[in-house]
Amino acid sequence: MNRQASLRLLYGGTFDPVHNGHLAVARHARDALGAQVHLMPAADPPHKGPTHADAEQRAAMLALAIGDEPGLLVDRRELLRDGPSYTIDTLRALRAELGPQAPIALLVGADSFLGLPTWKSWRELFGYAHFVVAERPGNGIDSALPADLAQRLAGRWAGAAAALSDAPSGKVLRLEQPLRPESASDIRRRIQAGEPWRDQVPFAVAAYIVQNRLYGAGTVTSGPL
Ligand SMILES: Nc1ncnc2c1ncn2[C@@H]1O[C@H](COP(=O)(O)OP(=O)(O)OP(=O)(O)O)[C@@H](O)[C@H]1O
Ligand SMILES: O=C(O)c1ccc[n+]([C@@H]2O[C@H](COP(=O)([O-])O)[C@@H](O)[C@H]2O)c1
Repeated sequence: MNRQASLRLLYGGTFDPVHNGHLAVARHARDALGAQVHLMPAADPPHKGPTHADAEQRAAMLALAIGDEPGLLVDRRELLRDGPSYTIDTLRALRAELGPQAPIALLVGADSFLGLPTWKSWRELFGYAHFVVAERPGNGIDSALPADLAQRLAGRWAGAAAALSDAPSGKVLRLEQPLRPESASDIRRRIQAGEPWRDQVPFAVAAYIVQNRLYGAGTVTSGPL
C-alpha cells in the first residue's frame, strides 16, 4: 500500500487573493509529500479583519488558479459554517470524518506557524494534525520561535516526509522550498497604487480581479486594464 497517498494535507488561508507564492508552496508540498493538497479558504479568518474579496470570490479565484492541475484541490468546508474559521473546529470535524488513525497535516507558512500560540486551543492542534511549515522570507523558524512554541515542539521534528504517514498527528516537517516573496497584502497595495501586480497571480486570477473590480482594480490609479 502507498501509505503516503493516504495523508490528508490541508492548506488553509485567506487567499485574498491567491498568488503564485501560495501555488509554489502547494506544488512543492504535493511533490515532496506525494499527497494531494486541499487548499481551504477561510470564510472568516480568525486573525484578520474583514476580507477585501468575499468568501465566494476568494474560493472562485482559488478554483481558477488551480484549474485542472493534478494534485491540487479546493476544500470548501470552512465556507459551510458560520463564525470565525477556527482551525481546531475544522480539525475536530475532519478527524471525526476520517477516523483516529488517518494521517492529517496542515500546511502553513513560517509566519503563520510562528504565531501558532495565538490560535484557539493551539496546544490541542498537535493531537489532531501534523504541521508542514514552509519557509517564508523574513520569518526564520529557528531564530524567531516563541518559547512556549519551542517547548511544545520538542521531539516533534520529522526528519523526512515519510514520518508523517507513520502517525496520525503530532509531527512537524520543515518544507525547504525556494523562498517566494509574494504576499496578498502587497498585491492589494500594488493594485491600489497602480504598480505592476499581474505577474504575481495566475492569468485567470488577474482577469477575475479586473473583471470584478476587486481591490480597486479598474480604477484610475490601478493602471491600464
Ligand atoms: N510567499 C509565501 N511563502 C510561504 N508561505 C506563504 C507565502 N504566502 C503565503 N504563505 C502562507 O500561506 C498561508 C495563507 O496565506 P494568506 O492567504 O494569509 O496570504 P498572505 O500572502 O500571507 O497574506 P498577507 O499578505 O495578508 O499576510 C499562510 O500560512 C501563509 O503563511
Ligand atoms: O484557529 C485559529 O485560531 C487560527 C488563527 C489564525 C489563522 N488560522 C488559520 O491559519 C490559516 C492561515 O491564516 P491566514 O490568516 O494567514 O490566512 C487559515 O486556515 C486560518 O484559518 C487559524
